[in-house]
Amino acid sequence: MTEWKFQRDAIATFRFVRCGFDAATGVAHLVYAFDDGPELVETVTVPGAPFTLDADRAVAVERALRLLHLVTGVSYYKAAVPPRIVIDSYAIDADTAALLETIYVNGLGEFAYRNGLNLHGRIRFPHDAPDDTVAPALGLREHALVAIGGGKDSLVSIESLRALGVEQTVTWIGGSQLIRACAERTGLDTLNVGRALAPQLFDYNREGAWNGHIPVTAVNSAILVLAAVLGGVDQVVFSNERSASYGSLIEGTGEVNHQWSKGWAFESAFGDYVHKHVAADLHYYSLLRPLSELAVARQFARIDRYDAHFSSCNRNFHILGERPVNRWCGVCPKCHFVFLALAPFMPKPRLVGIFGRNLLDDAAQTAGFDALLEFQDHKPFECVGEGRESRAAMAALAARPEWREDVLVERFVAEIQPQLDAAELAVDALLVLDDEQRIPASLWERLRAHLSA
Ligand SMILES: CC(=O)N[C@H]1[C@@H](OP(=O)(O)OP(=O)(O)OC[C@H]2O[C@@H](n3ccc(=O)[nH]c3=O)[C@H](O)[C@@H]2O)O[C@H](CO)[C@@H](O)[C@@H]1O[C@H](C)C(=O)N[C@@H](C)C(=O)N[C@@H](CCC(=O)O)C(=O)O
Ligand SMILES: Nc1ncnc2c1ncn2[C@@H]1O[C@H](COP(=O)(O)OP(=O)(O)OP(=O)(O)O)[C@@H](O)[C@H]1O
Repeated sequence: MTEWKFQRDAIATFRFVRCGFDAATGVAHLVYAFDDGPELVETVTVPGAPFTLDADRAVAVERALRLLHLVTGVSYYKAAVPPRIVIDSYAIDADTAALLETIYVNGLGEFAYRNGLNLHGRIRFPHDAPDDTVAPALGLREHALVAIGGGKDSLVSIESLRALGVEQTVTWIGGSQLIRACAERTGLDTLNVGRALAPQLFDYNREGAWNGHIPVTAVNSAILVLAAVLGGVDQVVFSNERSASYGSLIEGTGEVNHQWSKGWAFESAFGDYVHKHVAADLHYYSLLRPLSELAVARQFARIDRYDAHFSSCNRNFHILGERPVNRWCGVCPKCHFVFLALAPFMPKPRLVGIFGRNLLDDAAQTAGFDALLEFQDHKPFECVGEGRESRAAMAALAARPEWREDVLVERFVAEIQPQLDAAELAVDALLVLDDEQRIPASLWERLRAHLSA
């Protein structure tokens, strides 16, 4: 028999082969394949085994597992983007297919744009199961699994929940030592979920697979939903801010959102699905949805406990490869944005101490900051705030004696600010809390008061 070779453009079918969860070990196996090629097996390991599950909980675990299998397939599907999708071992209903089509088409939006692909109308999940019955409540205990990513956002959520007296477990996926250090620094209970991608994906990348960004927050969300059902807790909390719902505006293409699965469209569709199909008393929400990036930065500046531990620079989080020496590379869009967003709210020596240098006094960073300001460029494909937030932060610094002589602030004042409408540069207007959110009602009024203090 001839050996199967990965030939991207010859592949006809992406297969969801099967998934399984071993309650004795806590390991989930998520199995995929292209055509009749080798099985691609991703594993997710939830600590706390052995798990004892009553009948209702076992059904919910199976539903959460299938959801995870279907969402996580996006990493492998993208390698060849074949015309046909097949689910070998179970059937899904129309609701599930619609959720997945939304996640794949939008979550792969940046991937498609960068590779010159059109995924609209191409991604069809076969659905022949009757409409699923409504999932029952499981009697989950009041407790939050809070996702921690090592950056400022999740730390703001964790400290807000602590201030409100909500019981929480700080939870992360993967082996990042930086995230572990932040999680331990909280002093709260922690949970580290293991995740290993199928190793063939890296071979396929070398052999010409399509490659690019995937909706990683959707994958992390599905992992935490499974962990919550296993742990018997009623909340999965992310820290995705309002600004994440807005993408980059590309001339001739329209909006492309790098962080689509951090946005409101994903959160509302996924959260509703979990309620209806996994457990009626499991709440998936983002605690920071009502806040802009600037409002999150203002909250973070009030806490100094994590200054020597956190980092928002994504270069820390590669599976393979080098990490920045002092946690902040200083040259990527996230470093630029976080520096700029924190600057109006933090004493300058503290901020420069965190980054190890003053990014706004470095002419070599001009193009990077211009992109954030949407000046002669579009917003970068990264997790950064809206252009209007960057412009407002820069205008605030232009009015501060300690910042206004820095080379990039001076340039803003001389070259960019005169072209802008002064009425649109007010920071305060961007700090107002929004009502579009799905935070449990029992928490929202107290949270609003806490964030407005
Ligand atoms: C750390 C990082 O930014 N990685 C992105 C980078 O990947 P790279 O090849 O440089 O390194 P690895 O992350 O080690 O990935 C190796 C390959 O594996 C693929 N892959 C990885 C994780 C996964 O869940 N599925 C996968 O298929 C990956 O595509 C590589 O081929 O560039 C890639 C291509 O653009 C990005 O896909 C990598 O992004 C990671 C998936 C990642 O975790 N990124 C987060 C830091 C991130 O971007 N978060 C977003 C959240 C928004 C969202 O949900 O979309 C953000 O902060 O804006
Ligand atoms: N490895 C991970 N495990 C669990 N959750 C994660 C992981 N990485 C990111 N997240 C979560 O995904 C969401 C988006 O991540 P993001 O990087 O924007 O947040 P952050 O790290 O908290 O803050 P920052 O924006 O400063 O980087 C957050 O809720 C974060 O907690």
